[in-house]
Amino acid sequence: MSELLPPLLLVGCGKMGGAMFDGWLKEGPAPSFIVDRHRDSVPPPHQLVRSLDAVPASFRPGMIVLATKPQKVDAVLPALAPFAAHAPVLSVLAGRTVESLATALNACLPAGSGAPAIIRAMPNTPSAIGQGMTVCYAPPPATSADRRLCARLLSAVGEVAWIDHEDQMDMVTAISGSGPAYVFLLAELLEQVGINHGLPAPLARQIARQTVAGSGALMQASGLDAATLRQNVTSPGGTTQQALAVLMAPDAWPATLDAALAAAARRARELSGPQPVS
Ligand SMILES: NC(=O)c1ccc[n+]([C@@H]2O[C@H](COP(=O)([O-])OP(=O)(O)OC[C@H]3O[C@@H](n4cnc5c(N)ncnc54)[C@H](OP(=O)(O)O)[C@@H]3O)[C@@H](O)[C@H]2O)c1
Ligand code: PRO
Repeated sequence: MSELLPPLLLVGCGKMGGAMFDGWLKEGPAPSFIVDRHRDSVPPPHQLVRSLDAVPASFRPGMIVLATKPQKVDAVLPALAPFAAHAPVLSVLAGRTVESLATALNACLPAGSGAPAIIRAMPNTPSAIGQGMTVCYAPPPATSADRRLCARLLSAVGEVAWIDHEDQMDMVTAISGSGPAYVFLLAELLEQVGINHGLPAPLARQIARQTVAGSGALMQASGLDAATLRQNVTSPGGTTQQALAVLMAPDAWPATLDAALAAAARRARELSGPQPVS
């Protein structure tokens, strides 16, 4: 039997926190507190509260998971600090650096407290079905035990990779954090182009969705390179070759994706420190 996931204090259970929590539920974490203003319910033995103030001071989480929007996190740090004195913090906030978060959290801890252990992670929403991709960065004072715990938690919802250089996190965020949105956009566009060219809407939707879903499943099941799988579709002199000549022109998808990912990474850098409350 697999080891039980530790009790969690999950702060922010929206799209990303909720996706991870839904994934963790399949493994049954120890009784946990979920802090969120909007989530309707959590299954017992977990408890949903609307504010950190409602979490009993005696609660000892094995891991604190911070999943508010970057613009909302500074407001929760004072109430979070007493728990962070006893447990590592796993932050999934885009952009916010470990040092900036540690400085803000430290300022809320009683004088003489040790530096909080903060692990920065960038997950993605397929975590909800155990198909996530999370990249982690865990500088000291996070310990190897903290890293093991983090790996255990995140591998319960998908694949996990580690980086040693925090500055790589912004491009990671642009690729795997935001990436599901690009793939869903592809499905949206395939459907819309089909409709624009006269296909019945239900058929356009079905073929677009299943093409994206089936291609992802094939890539995972086959283990082949994406380029090989692409070539397997591209008959010499056939239809795909014509489409790819348009898409792969240097000023088409290569340049567009480069610009899009650079814009996302730039925004991550802008979010690296405390944010004005919006
Ligand atoms: N969405 C993704 O695909 C994704 C992927 C990777 C990383 N992330 C990161 O994950 C974090 C969350 O993103 P998200 O898309 O999940 O945002 P979200 O849907 O807005 O979820 C955050 C939740 O936390 C709640 N919250 C914030 N402060 C609270 C407080 N003091 N007390 C109670 N509840 C509070 C929010 O309520 P209010 O709206 O009322 O504040 C909201 O329900 C962000 O930092 C983002 O960078 C997101
Ligand atoms: N969603 C968050 C954002 O859009 C972070 C990566 C995916 O900022």
